[in-house]
Amino acid sequence: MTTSTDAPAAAVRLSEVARTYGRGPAAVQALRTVSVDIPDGSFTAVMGPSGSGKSTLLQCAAGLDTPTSGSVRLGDTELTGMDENALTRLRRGRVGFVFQAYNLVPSLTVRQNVGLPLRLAGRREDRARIDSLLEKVGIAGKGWLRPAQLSGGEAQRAAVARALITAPDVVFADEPTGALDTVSAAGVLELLRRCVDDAHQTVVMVTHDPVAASYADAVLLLADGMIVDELVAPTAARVAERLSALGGRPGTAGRDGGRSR
Ligand SMILES: Nc1ncnc2c1ncn2[C@@H]1O[C@H](COP(=O)(O)OP(=O)(O)OP(=O)(O)O)[C@@H](O)[C@H]1O
Repeated sequence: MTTSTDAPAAAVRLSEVARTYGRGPAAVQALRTVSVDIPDGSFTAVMGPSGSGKSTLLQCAAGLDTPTSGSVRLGDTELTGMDENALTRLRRGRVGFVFQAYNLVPSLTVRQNVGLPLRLAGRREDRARIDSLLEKVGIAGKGWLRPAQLSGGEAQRAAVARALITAPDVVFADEPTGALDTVSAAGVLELLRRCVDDAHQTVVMVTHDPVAASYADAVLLLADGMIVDELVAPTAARVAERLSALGGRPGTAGRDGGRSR
């Protein structure tokens, strides 16, 4: 992680991004001048107390929300000023999303869900790629089931496969393990880690869980709409300690189950 004045390859660059919701006395400054470079091929966790602006940061970085001021770049592409059609194309082609609630389409099979981003992007269904992704995320035998027939961990693995189908530059994950038990969560976090280590993709993940954050290369700590700290090569214990100093919910702070690095 570097400040945006340096110039290594950045998968995502936020420059003086601010996001205010509402107007007048009721206005909420969700982000106040956030500047950060997220390096290509890195795994970054975003943490901070509830309401500190984590999801807003993720949504602005992913082109799902438009900053009130400042600029967002994905690789060489400046998002600021793009119209909604161009943003939609960019999101469909170059960005993958994983959400806490999986967001799979209940009426479609797992295979159809995984292939959906290709169809939405007007691309040919690539059966071999769907098969290989189902294999990669460990649910090769579940492709013909509907989402309701999957466990939470399997559903999130399917959601990760769907996020990867277009081979996106960046995968954005908002609390991807928030609804999972410890073992399923570890499986999903290993998958995200492998996206970075094996496929050189970039992962940006919002989490409340210090153990989840310990899978990342670096943790950005937000408070009151600003980045107030960054931990490199984080352990769960260090993250929990730093988070509780900020007044955040320590999550699984008692156990240092993170990867020792
Ligand atoms: N669409 C919106 N309209 C008005 N206010 C919003 C909107 N979205 C977020 N906010 C406000 O912006 C602030 C930051 O919200 P955000 O969801 O980014 O925080 P967060 O750190 O992700 O919180 P949590 O951990 O509770 O999910 C909060 O005060 C929130 O109420």
